Amino acid sequence: MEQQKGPITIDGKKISAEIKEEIAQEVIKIKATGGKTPHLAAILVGNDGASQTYVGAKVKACEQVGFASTLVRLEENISEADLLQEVQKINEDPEIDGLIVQLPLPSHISVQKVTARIRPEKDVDGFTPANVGRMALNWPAYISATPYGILELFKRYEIETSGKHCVVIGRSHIVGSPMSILMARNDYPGNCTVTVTHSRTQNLKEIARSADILIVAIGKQGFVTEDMVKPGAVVIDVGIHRIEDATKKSGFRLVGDVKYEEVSKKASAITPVPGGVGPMTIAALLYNTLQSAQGKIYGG
Ligand SMILES: NC(=O)C1=CN([C@@H]2O[C@H](COP(=O)(O)OP(=O)(O)OC[C@H]3O[C@@H](n4cnc5c(N)ncnc54)[C@H](OP(=O)(O)O)[C@@H]3O)[C@@H](O)[C@H]2O)C=CC1
Ligand SMILES: Nc1nc(=O)c2c([nH]1)NC[C@@H]1CN(c3ccc(C(=O)N[C@@H](CCC(=O)O)C(=O)O)cc3)C=[N+]21
Repeated sequence: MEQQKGPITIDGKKISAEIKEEIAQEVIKIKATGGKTPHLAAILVGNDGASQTYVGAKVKACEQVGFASTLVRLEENISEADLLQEVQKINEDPEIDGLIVQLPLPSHISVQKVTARIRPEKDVDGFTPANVGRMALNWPAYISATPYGILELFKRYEIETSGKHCVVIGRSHIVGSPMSILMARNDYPGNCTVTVTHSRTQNLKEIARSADILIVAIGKQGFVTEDMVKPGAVVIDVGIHRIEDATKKSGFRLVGDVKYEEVSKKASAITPVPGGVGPMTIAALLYNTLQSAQGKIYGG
């Protein structure tokens, strides 16, 4: 008799809880031996609802694992010079191991200038040129938290990547581009043949259909449909969108860039939204901060 088999749900929520538990155990050891308690600082500019939620989740996660945390909240209309000053202060504060500046920033501020100001040794988001370069060279580096979280999912679900065709949809600096570099590296998870696609790509559907591993970071709700996916593909959905839902207490629910209902029938493994990539981003950020406190990437 043929067995009914559904796809594997790649449970980012569960894996992130496991990683947080591992980090919490490590922090207990550090504290018992008089080591430095890891300390993450986050800068949040303005009052965007989603950004407040994410930063709040990061601060809460720090508490859960025993880290110290500092949240610097700044007015929407802060000048670029003043924001750079705030970054500089944290750069110079020996107590603080990791700094993230929540994106997006208001349009009068240059993300490039602000990113360039962050000390690479505290750049636990892995956004600075130094860390992107080191990552590309496969040197010790802080790897951008979302791609790093996805690599960890491949590892913990023992997903074979070597020799596979990996198609990345999206080429942003924070997700698509680093993801494509990582999947092509001579390492596990990696060793894929990678195709990077974007808004100018022709025949996207055909290219997506040839993917053994499809990583979607495009920022368009429900963009990837069943007819864009090869049977048995591994599908990673990075997108996250709030859509109105009167039946929810919050007034909204979360959906991804992939039409989960139909695509999950074809995939061999798939990440849900919520509960997939999002929680892994936070776990990866904590892990990077722990590494920083221990001087593991750049030395003590
Ligand atoms: N779960 C998590 O932890 C995180 C989730 N996200 C979510 O992931 C999504 C993507 O984020 P991010 O990478 O920052 O987004 P960006 O908007 O920076 O980048 C989107 C990319 O998708 C490409 N794109 C847009 N439209 C199309 C199209 N029709 N066909 C093919 N490619 C297209 C763009 O191409 P081009 O370069 O040509 O413009 C661009 O490269 C968002 O929903 C975001 O909220 C982001 C970060 C973390
Ligand atoms: N400097 C910077 N670093 C970032 O890492 C960064 C950023 N800016 N700007 C915005 C994006 C987005 N991002 C998410 C983090 C966690 C969830 C997450 O935990 N999501 C939960 C649900 C959370 C909820 O309920 O809203 C889930 O998918 O299950 C989602 C998205 C980090 N980003």
